[in-house]
Amino acid sequence: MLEALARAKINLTLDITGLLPDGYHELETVMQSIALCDRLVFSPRPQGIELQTDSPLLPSGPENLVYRAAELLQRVTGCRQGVHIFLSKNIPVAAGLGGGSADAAATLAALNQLWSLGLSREELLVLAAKLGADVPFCLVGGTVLARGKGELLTPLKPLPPLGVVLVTPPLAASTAQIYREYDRLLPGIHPDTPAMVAAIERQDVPAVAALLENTLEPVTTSLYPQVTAVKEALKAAGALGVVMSGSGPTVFGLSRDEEEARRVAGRLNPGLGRILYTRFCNHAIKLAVINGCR
Ligand SMILES: C[C@@](CO)(OP(=O)(O)O)[C@H](O)COP(=O)(O)OP(=O)(O)OC[C@H]1O[C@@H](n2ccc(N)nc2=O)[C@H](O)[C@@H]1O
Ligand SMILES: Nc1ncnc2c1ncn2[C@@H]1O[C@H](COP(=O)(O)OP(=O)(O)O)[C@@H](O)[C@H]1O
Repeated sequence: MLEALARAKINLTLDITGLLPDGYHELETVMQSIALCDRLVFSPRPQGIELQTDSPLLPSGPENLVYRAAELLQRVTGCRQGVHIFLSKNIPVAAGLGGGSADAAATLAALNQLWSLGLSREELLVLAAKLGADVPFCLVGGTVLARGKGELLTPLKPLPPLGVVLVTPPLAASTAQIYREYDRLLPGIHPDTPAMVAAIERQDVPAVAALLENTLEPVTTSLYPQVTAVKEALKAAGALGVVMSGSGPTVFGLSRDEEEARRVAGRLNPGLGRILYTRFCNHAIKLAVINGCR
């Protein structure tokens, strides 16, 4: 059996730089893996894909990105081996934290090993992009500048394990809906991505905190004004810098380290939503053989 830890992401900056012919948005975003993770266990079966999850929010059939990743691998490689997958979900769902993308990336990496497919990292990245815009980043992880739909990746210098407080208000915001609303509102807020990249290069944590910015934040806030209240609460609780992640609704605050993040989280009103604290992480997926067999 093979265990995979699939890490969530946050967007330190997110800018939209154009519209692509297929309606997707051209992005420039600095993405960061965090230690918060889902856990997947892969057990070989003679044939068929069987998925089980402890999340009542998720399907266990072909609508699940894990199932789709396994099916895609079978289709492109002609592999006839099967697998049973158990997905233990910790990353808030549809929250701007890339949980589904992380699970899909972990499935590609794990089944490449379990089924001895021998696909290269480049081949896996091509498959990842077919599954979703955030999936390529989730294969690579760390601190990365992503462009295009999210698949053109430039790794940046790893940041220290800064603390992160995540607050996910109980809202249903679909990524597609937020991008559609962006097209209507065209907000004028743009992060200074080159300055963020330079701050990361200098390992200048106060500058990183000051430069957090997300073009989609005013869009999500226009639909769900509660997001502004969460930002204010995180600032008042002592976060160094605060911004919404991805299409939201999760808002995160940065702290010096995880211990400080725990203190900030403890000062928040639990009524704001699901509150978690974690830290930056320099890789996306951790694979381990368990029970001594593969
Ligand atoms: C906004 C971001 C920022 O990291 O993250 P989340 O909020 O989802 O975590 C990503 O761009 C989300 O990536 P992901 O969730 O993988 O997107 P996909 O499944 O490929 O696409 C969902 C929908 O988002 C829109 N979409 C996505 C990516 C992109 N560059 N342009 C788009 O317009 C499309 O309408 C698409 O139908
Ligand atoms: N394994 C999975 N984990 C989370 N969401 C999944 C998964 N498979 C499919 N989905 C669907 O993908 C959508 C986006 O989920 P998620 O990746 O958690 O959020 P986001 O795109 O905001 O980061 C959800 O509506 C969910 O139903």
